Amino acid sequence: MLKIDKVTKQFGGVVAIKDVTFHVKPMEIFALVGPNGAGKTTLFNIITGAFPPTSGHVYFKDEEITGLKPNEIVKRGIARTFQNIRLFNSMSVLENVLIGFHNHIEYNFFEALFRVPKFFKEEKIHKEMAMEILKFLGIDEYADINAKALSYGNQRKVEIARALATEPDLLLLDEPAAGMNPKETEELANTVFKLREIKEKTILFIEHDMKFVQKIADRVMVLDYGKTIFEGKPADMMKDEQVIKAYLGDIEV
Ligand SMILES: Nc1ncnc2c1ncn2[C@@H]1O[C@H](COP(=O)(O)OP(=O)(O)OP(=O)(O)O)[C@@H](O)[C@H]1O
Repeated sequence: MLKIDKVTKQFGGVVAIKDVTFHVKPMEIFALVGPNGAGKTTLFNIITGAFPPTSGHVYFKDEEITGLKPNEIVKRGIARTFQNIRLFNSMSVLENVLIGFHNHIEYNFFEALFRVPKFFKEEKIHKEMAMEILKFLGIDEYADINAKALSYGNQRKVEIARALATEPDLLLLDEPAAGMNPKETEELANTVFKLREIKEKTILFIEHDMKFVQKIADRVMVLDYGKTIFEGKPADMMKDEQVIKAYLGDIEV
């Protein structure tokens, strides 16, 4: 589904990612972990087209997507959420999700301007689709309230809902469990499983919560100073000498 081939990213003298290669299989739940500054976010930014790699290639569904613009990448079927929740606080939950459809809107500016029937038809379809997504995530009862009024866990779900609105095959979640209480983390794990089982999504996520990683990830890759130091099953990661030395020794597991 996703192939990262010898990707390197340099910012001036800083090598954020060095020669990283891995692949994510369809419907896999794959975790990216590592200490702060290891290069995880940089990798997400390369995959989603925020900036191109210095060298190397990114393939999605057997096509090269290296260096494509973010909207092109969304169209191909990759969507993301952010480490710091980026919702529009003055908008309702439903409106936040409707924004996700922006890439798929099929009327042109002229039609929108004069609000011809096609515009209304599309809006109606999108509203129905957005409500279906909110229902799937169990937050449809909040559709009309302000996004900022929601609990932290539910705001994260709205972010996921907005990403789902672009109809991605691959969902990138940047620290989805950060700041969540144990109940919210448990719910999030169930949501991720449901996304795979029912919606057939492939999930790549960055996370520091090792319990969460062990619970949901099929495979995990550990980065340290931009280099891969481990790739394999979460249980094996927990026993890996190099990972313990570079990362696990410093965090609560
Ligand atoms: N736009 C940028 N310009 C310059 N340096 C950058 C930029 N983005 C990242 N870096 C550097 O690249 C390295 C990797 O950073 P990155 O944010 O990818 O790490 P991370 O693993 O996501 O860390 P965290 O867990 O704290 O989010 C760091 O040294 C960082 O300072």
